[in-house]
Amino acid sequence: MSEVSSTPKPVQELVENGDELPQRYIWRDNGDYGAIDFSVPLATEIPVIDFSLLVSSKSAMDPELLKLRSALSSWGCFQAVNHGIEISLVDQVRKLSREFFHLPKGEKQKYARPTDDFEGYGNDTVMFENQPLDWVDRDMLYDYTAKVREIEEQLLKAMARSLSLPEDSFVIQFGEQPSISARFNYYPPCARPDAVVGLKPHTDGLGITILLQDEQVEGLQLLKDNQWFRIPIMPHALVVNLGDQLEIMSNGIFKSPVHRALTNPTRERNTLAMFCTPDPAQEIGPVEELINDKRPRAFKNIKNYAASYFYYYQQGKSPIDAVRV
Ligand SMILES: O=C(O)CCC(=O)C(=O)O
Ligand SMILES: [Fe+2]
Repeated sequence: MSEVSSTPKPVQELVENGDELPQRYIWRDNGDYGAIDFSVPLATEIPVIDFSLLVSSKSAMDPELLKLRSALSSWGCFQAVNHGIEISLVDQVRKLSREFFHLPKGEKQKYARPTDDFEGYGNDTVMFENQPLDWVDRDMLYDYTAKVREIEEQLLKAMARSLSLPEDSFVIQFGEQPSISARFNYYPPCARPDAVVGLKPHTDGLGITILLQDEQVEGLQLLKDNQWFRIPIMPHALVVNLGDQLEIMSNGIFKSPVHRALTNPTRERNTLAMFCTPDPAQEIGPVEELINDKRPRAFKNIKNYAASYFYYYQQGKSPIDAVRV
């Protein structure tokens, strides 16, 4: 694929104009992850973790830490309840997101995402001429982050405790300037949900993603042991999933799961993903204590993983394979 610098119309605009579905949105399965399928099993076994218990659990043998370790080593994902973000704030954030996407086009364009930037209103980030596109529009805001930052830090510490590591083993790898970005995903109703994916199968390239799902419309699916599962809606829970950089830091003990979002024929879907990302200037790599004869080093050390991540991701390749030893 050759590199480009054009930005396609927001998906929302295609829908509003009644445009015919451009070919680039038609999902072509290359055999890696299977076809679009709405009838995969519901992940009823996905762990639900009480975040307040996690914070007070100190020993790796405490039940909530055992649960966390098991969740992250198998699913790479869990649902967090009692996470400390008030329901009223959650509801407010959802309302704001919905309202933004229903502003007149001209208003939204004031926040348009420049071609070579990740911030602003627009669709999938395009780097390659023939890159398949996702049925999703994005907007970034900087709100609601203080709470998420607290959750992130507590979680990183709990993850270290669950592996009997010094508590700041992961925190220090986030460096001096870790970042959190908020991405509002808006999936318009799609007349061809069988042919189009909302978000193609991917792992997240960062540290931790904290996702607020739509409280009514399902769409998120996660791959575990080569089987897709639907992630159930728990209205006020947060879906926490790990990104590649934590799989690297944990020397492969924790998983960065492949996931995708499907569209809905009649209903829009709004989600808010908060991406917690290590400082790009900070070198990351497997924690020393996790490298041993039984578990040799699985990944090289790397700086600014996110940059190479997008390069591979937009070509549908697996970015983490590029840093395996
Ligand atoms: O919208 C969703 O359910 C998933 C979002 C996601 O995976 C992402 O933004 O990386
Ligand atoms: Fe994701």
